[in-house]
Amino acid sequence: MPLARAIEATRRYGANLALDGVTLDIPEGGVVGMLGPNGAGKSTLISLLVGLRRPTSGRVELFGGDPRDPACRREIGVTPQETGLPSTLRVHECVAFVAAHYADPVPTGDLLDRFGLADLARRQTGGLSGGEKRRLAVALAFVGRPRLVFLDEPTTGLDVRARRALWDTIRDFGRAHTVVLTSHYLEEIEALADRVVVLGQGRVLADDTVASIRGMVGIHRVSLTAPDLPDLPNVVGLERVDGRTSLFTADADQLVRDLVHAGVPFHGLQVQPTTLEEAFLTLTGR
Ligand SMILES: Nc1ncnc2c1ncn2[C@@H]1O[C@H](COP(=O)(O)OP(=O)(O)OP(=O)(O)O)[C@@H](O)[C@H]1O
Repeated sequence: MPLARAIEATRRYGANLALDGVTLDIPEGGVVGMLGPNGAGKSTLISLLVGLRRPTSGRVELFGGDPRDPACRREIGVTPQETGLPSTLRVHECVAFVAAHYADPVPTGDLLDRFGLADLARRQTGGLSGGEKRRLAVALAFVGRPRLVFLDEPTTGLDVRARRALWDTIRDFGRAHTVVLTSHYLEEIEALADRVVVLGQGRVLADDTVASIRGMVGIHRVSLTAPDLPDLPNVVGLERVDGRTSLFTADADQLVRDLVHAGVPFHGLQVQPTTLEEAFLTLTGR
């Protein structure tokens, strides 16, 4: 049985369709990265899986039950995108407060050590830097030894060093837990995840290994102005906007050679890497 699943899950906010028929299984073990641009539906999907919201249609399950049933949520840990920490509590008090809700929590000292927070144990959370607060917020998701952890953009706002340090810790915990994390950054997903689910406009655009997603996003946009184009090999997508044509290809060099070879009288040639979203929209033909 998967730890969590969504079956044709749709979520609307008024007229806005935030999730559009998402089907997804989260089996036990490993780190699943959910990648997608702003507004793709990542946080909405997490909010359904952790029982904060209901799907408008379709189903979600957590440990085989309804995520809105508190008994099903006992074994999850969650760090939302934004967290408010009580500003006058000290770091160790914050951890102890969360730990008090669990029968067998990770000892506070151990947790603070593993998240590099030991030196800050006696500091009030109101005096922590943004990065330190984020680290504490992520640490709190692991206090209760959850089987399944959801981290919504765990390293947003961290500098490069702090981000890498938190990656190490998450990777370390990922060996003993199942972790679902969202990110805008392919680099972050590559560093942490075994499997990548790409969301765009509320739909699952790809669900594959990191390596194969990496291959898919090596797509370039070759844009030009030309009267007519012959059939060209290696073109996976084509778009015409305001008299300019964009060709999507995995081998931009060869495409340019083919254009010259075919004698196409083009001008204003530009070659750009596509954004993740463009690459996936092209590959999925949407
Ligand atoms: N409470 C809400 N009321 C109305 N619309 C919402 C609400 N929450 C999310 N949305 C809309 O649903 C869509 C998906 O939002 P969601 O926050 O799930 O995306 P996301 O992938 O997590 O984005 P980000 O990376 O910016 O956090 C967006 O169009 C957003 O504006």
